[in-house]
Amino acid sequence: MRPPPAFPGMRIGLFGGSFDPFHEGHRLVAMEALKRLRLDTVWILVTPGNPLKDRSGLPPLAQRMADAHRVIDHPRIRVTGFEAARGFTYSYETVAWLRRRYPGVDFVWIMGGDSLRSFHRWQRWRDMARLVPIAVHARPGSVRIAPRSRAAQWLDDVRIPEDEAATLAGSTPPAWTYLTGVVSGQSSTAIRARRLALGGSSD
Ligand SMILES: Nc1ncnc2c1ncn2[C@@H]1O[C@H](COP(=O)(O)OP(=O)(O)OP(=O)(O)O)[C@@H](O)[C@H]1O
Ligand SMILES: O=C(O)c1ccc[n+]([C@@H]2O[C@H](COP(=O)([O-])O)[C@@H](O)[C@H]2O)c1
Repeated sequence: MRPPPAFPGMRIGLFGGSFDPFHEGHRLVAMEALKRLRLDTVWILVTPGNPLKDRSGLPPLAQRMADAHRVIDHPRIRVTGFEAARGFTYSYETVAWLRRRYPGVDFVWIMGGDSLRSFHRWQRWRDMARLVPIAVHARPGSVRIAPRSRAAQWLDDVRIPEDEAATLAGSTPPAWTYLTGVVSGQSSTAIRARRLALGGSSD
């Protein structure tokens, strides 16, 4: 599996996740990023497995990709699982490889506020932030805490105001912005719990 096509000058959002399953909150984040960061496209990177989470019980990649397609069927959103095919475990590897493979493309990494809170535990997180601008979408439960997290403090000097979010793609990293406004309380954990309670399978 190859990444979707990309050409110099394109502005591409990279939205990585376990997506077990993909939900309306993910859809909101991707659509808002497309609009507010003025991106040409958003790639939904369905991960083979978050290195900080227990992966046992994670449904197959193909199933999670199909779920994502069902929820977000949009001409400018691409669902891809190329990290698994390339054997990437860490997002730093993904971004470093994409930067090498697609010079001239303006990539932006997209994450929810809860991910920013644990970003300082990601492999080579500072190097990753030096490679790609980051857009963080506020998430209920961490709206206030996320911008005070360890990584956010390290990035404090390079925060771009939300009303200038359209300048993020193409900015020299490290650079980030925090998108507030419309938020979603949806979570995959809650969906899995509901399915279990209804007697269905959790995968
Ligand atoms: N409701 C939401 N609002 C903003 N960001 C979100 C939301 N749900 C998930 N995200 C972000 O989407 C990315 C992928 O999240 P993930 O697939 O882990 O979903 P999740 O709902 O957080 O799942 P789980 O409950 O299993 O942890 C992460 O960057 C996460 O922060
Ligand atoms: O690179 C890392 O160390 C790292 C640690 C935790 C999470 N990530 C990535 O963060 C994204 C969100 O993961 P998740 O499980 O919260 O949906 C996904 O692309 C993961 O591969 C990456």
